[in-house]
Amino acid sequence: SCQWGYDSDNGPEHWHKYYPIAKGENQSPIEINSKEVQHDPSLPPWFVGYDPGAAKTILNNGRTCRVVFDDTFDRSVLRGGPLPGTFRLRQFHFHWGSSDDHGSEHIVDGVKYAAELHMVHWNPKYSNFAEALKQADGVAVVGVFLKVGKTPKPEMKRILEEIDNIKTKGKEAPFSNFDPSILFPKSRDYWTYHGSFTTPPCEECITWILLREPIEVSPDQMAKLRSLSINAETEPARPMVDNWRPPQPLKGRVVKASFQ
Ligand SMILES: C[C@@H](CNC(=O)c1ccc(S(N)(=O)=O)cc1)Cn1ccc2ccccc21
Ligand SMILES: [Zn+2]
Repeated sequence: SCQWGYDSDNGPEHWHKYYPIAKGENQSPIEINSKEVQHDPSLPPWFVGYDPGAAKTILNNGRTCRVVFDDTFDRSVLRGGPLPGTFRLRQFHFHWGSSDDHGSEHIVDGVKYAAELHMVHWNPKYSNFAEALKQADGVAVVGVFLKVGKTPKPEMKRILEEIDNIKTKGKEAPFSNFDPSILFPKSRDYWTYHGSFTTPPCEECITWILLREPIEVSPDQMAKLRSLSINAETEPARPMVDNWRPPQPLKGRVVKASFQ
């Protein structure tokens, strides 16, 4: 089967061979160009109601570090903004670079951030996530940029402390009592557009809500993320870095901004 990845022989330039939609009209990520963004004053604010008890496990799936939540009922939800109704939080994960000057998937006015956090939610009007990812309004992802500064983000500590227990592919550890909304920046300002998963199967099912204000992390915190490996314990060590897809063609899509 196709083991997609981020190497020269299985990376983003190859994905379309198994997932033709990767060359579709609504692919993510994209470059945000402030001059072409449309301010939409009618865009409402977005809200989350996350239950810390819904957090279950943290895992290394060989491509990212992912925290998984109980999404069997409306326990941790996202609503408002551009969304029709409430969406259930399923997981969050990160994308990052091999150095602090790049690593985010979305790029804002030419600025690449060191990393990007994705909080993945799905529309419970569909029976399950696998169904939802086949629908244009099936999934909503809140994206948060991580910028490197002097001060570490204390709210990242819990996640980064677990890294040592999930160093290699397939490792997972219990991760409970965590409300991911503590990772949000102060401002709720956002851009929104219709796009896709930034990894295979690249389905065009995502309403993206990208927060304008980055959160700050420290160089050591970034180094901790980069200490993850993509290999299994029994294989030669290969660092988990540069797990980001480059920007995809906008193809006439309009990016809306909730702010002036
Ligand atoms: C949806 C995949 C699992 N992937 C995701 O859930 C997912 C979520 C968010 C993003 S991002 N980076 O855009 O926020 C990317 C991927 C499972 N799955 C279901 C069918 C399927 C077919 C092939 C491969 C994997 C498959
Ligand atoms: Zn992602």
